[in-house]
Amino acid sequence: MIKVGIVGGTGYTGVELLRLLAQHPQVQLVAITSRGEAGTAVSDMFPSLRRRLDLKFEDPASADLRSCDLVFFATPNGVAMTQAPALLDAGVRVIDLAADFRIKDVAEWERWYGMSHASPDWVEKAVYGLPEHDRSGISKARLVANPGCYPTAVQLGFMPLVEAGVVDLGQLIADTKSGVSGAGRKAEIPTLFAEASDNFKAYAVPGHRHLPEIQQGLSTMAAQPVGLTFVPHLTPMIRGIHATLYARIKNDADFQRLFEERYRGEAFVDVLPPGSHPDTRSVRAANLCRIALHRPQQGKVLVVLAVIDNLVKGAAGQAVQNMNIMFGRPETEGLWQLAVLP
Ligand SMILES: NC(=O)C1=CN([C@@H]2O[C@H](COP(=O)(O)OP(=O)(O)OC[C@H]3O[C@@H](n4cnc5c(N)ncnc54)[C@H](OP(=O)(O)O)[C@@H]3O)[C@@H](O)[C@H]2O)C=CC1
Ligand SMILES: CC(=O)N[C@@H](CCC(=O)OP(=O)(O)O)C(=O)O
Repeated sequence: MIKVGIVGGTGYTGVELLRLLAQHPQVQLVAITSRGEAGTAVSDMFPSLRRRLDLKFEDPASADLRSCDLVFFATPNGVAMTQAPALLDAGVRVIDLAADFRIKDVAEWERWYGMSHASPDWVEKAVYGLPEHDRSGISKARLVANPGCYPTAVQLGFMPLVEAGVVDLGQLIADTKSGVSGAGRKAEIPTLFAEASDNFKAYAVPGHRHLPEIQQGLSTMAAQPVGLTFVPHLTPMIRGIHATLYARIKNDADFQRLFEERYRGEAFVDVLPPGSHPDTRSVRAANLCRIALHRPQQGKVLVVLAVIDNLVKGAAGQAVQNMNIMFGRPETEGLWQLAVLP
């Protein structure tokens, strides 16, 4: 059994980890932390876990995280970089769902995240956890930087094209929409029901902190710098990301076949038949990215549609997928849930 701890068990990604790990046949959950809810039974806060999880939240300062094989950090940016190194030094493996270890250029990370980095050495050693790109690196990693939600959808949607070099790498466009759970569980005015429901808006158009993360990933795949315009939107649904991606064709090819071959054998990427329009509902609660390709009017622009559940393939599900790879388990173990309909 893999002994697992979670720091930050009361947030949306934390409870999503609990939902998935409580169903995982090879996981023993040993510690779940919350500073605000220490002493509360997990199932009192989340009744969906009653009779499946018999633990109380503990304060992170006193929880026995060092006896774990693996600790997930489902905490705000800036927490894991101060708390994970002591665990790593004690031989515990770590998966951080936040952005602390995602960007290799520490000065750039500090610019986008507005804080100085507490642990640059571990940034260098961390492996970026997009399994479909670097399964082998993840299998050997002690510290995995779990990708952001938008970066997961955008990178999976563009990856076959940038790897093959068949599109103009200077002018990629990602037009993305997220449900409000992407903003986390904390109270904030833009995600109040009266603000976010029956409403739709773009945000962070001049620059969103996922831009450098996506550019780093796509540039690595392309082995050259990639130019990207990234525009996120907040849409009135709870879960889900819909990415509409545009790429100008440089070399003609059978693009449908390119995607099907690149993702053949991938359990968690589903390339749909030509002309499909994937909806976020088809991946809700599932660890899955569904992708469809279009070439409107047989013109020079390819349109890729990619959908994920931001809390699953965009966060907790991908983190469990990374855990399976790190511990030599079958990648789909505990992760084969179907989407929830309606
Ligand atoms: N929501 C999403 O769709 C996605 C989120 N992420 C990332 O995952 C991380 C968690 O997100 P989310 O679940 O939405 O966040 P929430 O804000 O909903 O939850 C944060 C959790 O962290 C705990 N926490 C906060 N500060 C500290 C601290 N200093 N030390 C220890 N624990 C702390 C909180 O509990 P308490 O304060 O009681 O200790 C809470 O359990 C974030 O970094 C987010 O950016 C990544 C991909 C997608
Ligand atoms: C809708 C919404 O607000 N989404 C969040 C991004 C999701 C997130 O939590 O960011 P990480 O994946 O980097 O952790 C935002 O735009 O800030």
